[in-house]
Order: sequence, then C-alpha cells, then structure tokens
Amino acid sequence: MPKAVHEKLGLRILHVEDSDDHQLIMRSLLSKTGLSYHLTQCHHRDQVKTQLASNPPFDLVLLDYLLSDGTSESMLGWFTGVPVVMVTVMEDEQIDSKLMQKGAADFVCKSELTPNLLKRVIRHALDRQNILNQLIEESWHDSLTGLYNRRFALREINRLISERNRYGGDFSCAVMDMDELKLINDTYGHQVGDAALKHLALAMSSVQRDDDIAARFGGDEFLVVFPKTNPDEAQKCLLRLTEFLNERPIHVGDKDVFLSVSCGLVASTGEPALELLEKADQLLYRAKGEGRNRISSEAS
Ligand SMILES: Nc1nc2c(ncn2[C@@H]2O[C@H](COP(=O)(O)OP(=O)(O)OP(=O)(O)O)[C@@H](O)[C@H]2O)c(=O)[nH]1
Repeated sequence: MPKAVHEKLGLRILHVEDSDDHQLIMRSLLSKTGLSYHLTQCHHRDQVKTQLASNPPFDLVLLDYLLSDGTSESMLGWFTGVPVVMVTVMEDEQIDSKLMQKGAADFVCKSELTPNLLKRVIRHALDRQNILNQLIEESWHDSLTGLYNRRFALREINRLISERNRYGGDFSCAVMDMDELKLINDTYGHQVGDAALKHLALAMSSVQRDDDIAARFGGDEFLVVFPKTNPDEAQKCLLRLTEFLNERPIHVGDKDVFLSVSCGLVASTGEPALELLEKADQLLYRAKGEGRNRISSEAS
C-alpha cells in the first residue's frame, strides 16, 4: 500500500512565527510528533519570500496569524497547492471561518497544541490537500476523453496571452471539429460516436509535443494550443494528426471507419482569448465549407 504523504520521509515544513519563544515551542512540539520532517522557520514576510523563491516547494505551512507587522491573512495566497495551518494565540470563530474560506486548511490555538494534536492537524491538512488536488485535477479534465476541458484551455490561453504581451513569444492555436460525427452517431449509434471522440483524443495525445495543450472544448469541438510555436510548425503537428487518423480507423464490427477533422489555425497577436478563438472558428468554418478534412490558416 502506498505511504500517505505524512508518512513519507522528510516532510518540508515552513513555520512563520515572529516570536523566538514560540518558534522554540513549535520546534519542541514537532520533535515529539514522531514525524520525519525538515523545518524552516521564518520571522517575517521578507524571509518567507526569500524561502519561496529559493527553495523547493514546502509540503505544509504553519502560519502564525498575528505577526509583528499585522495579520498574516494576505500571505494565505502565497502558498498555492500547499496546506496552510493558521496558528493563533486565542480562538475566534469569526476569524477562523473567514480564514478557512480564504483557503486555510485549519486554525489551531497555540495554548492547546500538544504533539498529538499537532500531528493530527498536520495529517488532516495533508490529506485534505490531497483530496483538493485530485478534485482540482478532475475539474480541469473532460470525463469522456481524459483531455483537458474548456475551462483549463481558456486559463492556459489567457496565461500565454499575458506572457506574450509582457515578454513576447509566439504561440498558435487550432480549433478543430470532428467531421460528420452526427452521421457516425446516426449510422452506428452513440457509443460508436463516443468511441470516435476518444479515438480522436488518443490521436491528439499521440502526436502532440510535451508543451502542447490538447483539450476538448465541448461536443465534437477540440482545441490544441501550441506554446512557443509559429503557425508553420503548428501545421506540421496537425498534419501528423491527420496522418494518424488516415492510418488508423476505428473498427465497428468488420468495418473500418475512418475519422477526419477540420481545423482553423491561428497565431496569437496579443488579442483577448475570445477574439483569438473567434478568428480560429471562422477559419474552421471555411475548412468545413471547402469540403472538410483540412486545415485552414490565415496564410492558406
Ligand atoms: N456520441 C457523441 N456524440 C456527440 C457528443 N457531443 C456531441 N455529439 C454529437 O455530435 C454531432 C455534431 O453534429 P454537427 O455539429 O452537425 O457536426 P457533424 O455531424 O460532425 O458535421 P460537420 O461538423 O459539419 O462535419 C451532434 O449530432 C451531437 O449530438 C458526445 O459526447 N458523444
């Protein structure tokens, strides 16, 4: 059975606490939990920033609520994907629930902490984070094909647009639509239609490069984002996809059913995501209108 995170060797814990005495108490409590850990302690925000910039990511943060220069509430956003346990001098239900809503994993009172309680709080925070990470992962994927979904793809496109507009750098993007899926559904049934969509997803995953992002946008519409790629290079990837589909039909009984896609390929010029996708859609309609099974780009 795989070990839970908290049982693995060397849990990397960051403790943010401005008082030397309370740092010492936390060191002592942790040493009695039986956990195996590496502890980094910081007194103030700047030290935390330095740690975050220079260290491998932490597995858990113990964050004192009240620091010498104010509450540490705003720091909750600094530790994406890492559980943060707030440590405080006294209980306060309102602050407790406010911080939990802002993403804190737990809220514990210094005077109540014992090694056993600390161990349990750490274990629960890590388990909770694991479940959260799984949910986040699932919320970014399409359940039929396993590809990324529209939400994730749009997030990535927006990220690439910001990067491009700040630092420069080409990226391309292709909207694609399976040809004649309605006919496949009507002829062979919806299950075969589903199998066709999964086959296309397999083709996309098989030909994509590591950095490319393949997503199902919905229905029979898909999207590939090609970071750091001009349309000529992106076109080569799409041609590999076409080849894959030409060489590998899906089998329905003793029949081979060949799939094809129509694509609209565009290069980002820094416009907002929806404008970029609208341009790609127009080119996709052109590809459909010109007979399907083709790539339409701004240059073609
Ligand atoms: N099996 C299956 N069919 C789906 C799914 N999502 C959408 N469809 C079907 O896909 C078909 C898309 O039809 P159209 O938009 O007319 O496109 P098409 O038949 O592929 O024709 P062209 O795009 O013009 O080549 C519709 O019949 C939808 O019901 C799905 O998840 N599974």
